[in-house]
Amino acid sequence: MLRIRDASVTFPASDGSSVHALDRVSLDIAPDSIVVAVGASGCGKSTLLNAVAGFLPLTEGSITLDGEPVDRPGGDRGVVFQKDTLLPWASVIDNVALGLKFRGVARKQRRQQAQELLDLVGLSEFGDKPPYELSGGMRQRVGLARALATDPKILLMDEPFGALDSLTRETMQQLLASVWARTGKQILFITHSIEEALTLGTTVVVMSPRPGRIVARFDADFAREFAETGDIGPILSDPRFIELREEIRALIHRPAASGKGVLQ
Ligand SMILES: Nc1ncnc2c1ncn2[C@@H]1O[C@H](COP(=O)(O)OP(=O)(O)OP(=O)(O)O)[C@@H](O)[C@H]1O
Repeated sequence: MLRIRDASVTFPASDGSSVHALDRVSLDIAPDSIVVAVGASGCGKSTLLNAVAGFLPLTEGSITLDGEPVDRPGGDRGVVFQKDTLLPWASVIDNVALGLKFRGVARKQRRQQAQELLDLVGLSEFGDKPPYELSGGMRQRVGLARALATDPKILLMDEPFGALDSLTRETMQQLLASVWARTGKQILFITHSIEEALTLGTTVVVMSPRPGRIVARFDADFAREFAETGDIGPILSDPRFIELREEIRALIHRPAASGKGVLQ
């Protein structure tokens, strides 16, 4: 279980003032759940994810993973960014196996584990290719496989499909849902897209900027159906989906509006 309690992050701004990027954010992410944070640009989504990743310290509050304080990066958290961070000179399989290499896993074993992950993300035949021969969607699959390689407790995904065309994005959403259903990983996922949030999230938290806060949270139950069917069409036209989508849209455009799920 990941527990975020009253997490605040303040950055010094160049004009001498300060930016409250995160303001007293509290959030739990239980095993087997996907929590999606959605909100307009600048509402603190990446700051939240970077704090959980251990890339930046909280100004106040605490983050724990299974009771252990999170204050630095660690193999118990796998991170996937919008822009892939693959090593261009290493083969796909060596990129996936990188974290295992750092852990001292023997070459044969780490290649075997990396191959299993490439199978999981549908890239069985691409292990020996260099990353630059892969499409953007394929590189994000490699990134997902690499994030899973150390068997992290939680996956942290910052707009991982944001740069992909809409068809590739849908395929990647299907892949993530099926990986989640098969591995039961807990996931923190950041997006601008309300539809993506509702399709993938078991919980959707809506954030508002200045200061970055959670203004509402919703339980959603479309992710399991999506993982089982891989078909987004019926979900997008489900009246409950449409109702939630419009409610979240209204909150993002008018964060102070009241409505179901609103916290403050
Ligand atoms: N290193 C920094 N120094 C100063 N201000 C920062 C820094 N990083 C982020 N901020 C500010 O903190 C606020 C939250 O930024 P953050 O990147 O977390 O938002 P976001 O919701 O992820 O935005 P986007 O969706 O555009 O990526 C913004 O006002 C941003 O300008």
